[in-house]
Amino acid sequence: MALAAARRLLLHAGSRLGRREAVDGARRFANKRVLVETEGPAGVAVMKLRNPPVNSLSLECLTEFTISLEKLENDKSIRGVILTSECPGIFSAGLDLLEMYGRNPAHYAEYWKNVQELWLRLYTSNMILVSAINGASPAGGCLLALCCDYRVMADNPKYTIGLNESLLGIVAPFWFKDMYVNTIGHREAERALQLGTLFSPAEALKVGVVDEVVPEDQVHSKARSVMTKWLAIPDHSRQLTKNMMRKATADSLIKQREADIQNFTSFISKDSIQKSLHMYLEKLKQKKG
Ligand SMILES: CC/C=C\CCC/C=C/C(=O)SCCNC(=O)CCNC(=O)[C@H](O)C(C)(C)COP(=O)(O)OP(=O)(O)OC[C@H]1O[C@@H](n2cnc3c(N)ncnc32)[C@H](O)[C@@H]1OP(=O)(O)O
Repeated sequence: MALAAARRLLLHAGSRLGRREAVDGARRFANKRVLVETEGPAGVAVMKLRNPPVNSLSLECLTEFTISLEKLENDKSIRGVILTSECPGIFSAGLDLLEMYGRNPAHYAEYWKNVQELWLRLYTSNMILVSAINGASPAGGCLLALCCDYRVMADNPKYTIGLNESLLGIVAPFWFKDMYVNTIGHREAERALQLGTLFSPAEALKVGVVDEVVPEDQVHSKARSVMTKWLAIPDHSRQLTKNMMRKATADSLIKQREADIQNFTSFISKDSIQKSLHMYLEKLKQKKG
C-alpha cells in the first residue's frame, strides 16, 4: 500500500525522490536507486541501476525501476532506452534474496507482484531497449537483459550471465523459462536451466544469450551505435513487429498472474526452500571470509 502511494506521488507530482533537472542541456531524473539521463542520440535515455553493492532487485529498487520506465513510456520524445549499471563490475545480482528469505507470505506475494510488474513493463515496452551489460548478471539480472531488444556485454571473463536459479535450490518461473527459450532455443535453455549455467561473455555470445561482446571500455559506445541503427526503423512497424513476437509470452503470465503469485508464495515459504536459500546466503558470506 505504502509503495503504491509512493508510486502515485512519484509519477504524477514529481517528488522528493523523483527530481527532474537540467544538466548541460541533457535532462535527467533520479530516484534513489535508478538514474535516468537523456544524452547521446536524440530520443534516447540511459537508465543506470545504482543499488549498491550488487544492484539486487529489492522491493524499493523494483518499484523505482518500474516508475522510471513508466515515466519514459509516457514521454513521447523518448524512443529508446539503454539499460546499464552504475555499480562497478555488477550489472545486477538479480532478485534480492533477502526479500525471499525469512519473510511472511504477504511479503512474498507483494514482492512477486512487483517482480511480475517490472517484467511485463520491460518485456512489452514499445521503446527500443538495449542493455549495456557491464558486469555480473545472474538470474534476475539476466532476466532484465533478456527483456531488451539487443544485448551488448563487456568482454571480461569475470562477468557471467545466465539463469542460475537451480544452483540456489529454486526454480526459474515459467515466464523466465519462456523468455530463455525464445532467446536461445529449447535445447540450450533446457540444459542451461537444469545446470544453472552462468556463461562467460564468450560462451554467452556463442549460445545467443547476448548479441555482441566488446572490450569493456566500448560497451556504452557500442550500445549507442546499436541504438542509432534501431532508431532508423519506423516506430510503428518495429513496435507492431515486437508486439507480434512477444505477445504470446507476455499473455501467458497476464492470464495467470494471481495463480503465479500464489505458486511463488507457497513455493518460497516451504521450509526446504528457505533452508536452501539460507545455505546459499551463507555460501555468499563465506566466499568473503
Ligand atoms: C516458483 C518460482 C520460485 C522462485 C523463483 C525465484 C527466481 C529468482 C531469481 C533470482 O534472481 S535469485 C538471485 C540470484 N542471484 C545470485 O545468485 C547472485 C548471488 N550473488 C553473487 O553471485 C555475487 O554476489 C555477485 C553478484 C557475483 C557479486 O560478487 P561480489 O564478490 O562482488 O559481491 P559479494 O558476493 O561479496 O556480495 C556483496 C553483498 O551483496 C549480497 N548479495 C549478493 N547477491 C545478492 C542478492 N541477489 N540478493 C541479496 N543480497 C545479495 C552478498 O550477500 C553480500 O552481502 P554482505 O556484504 O552482507 O555479506
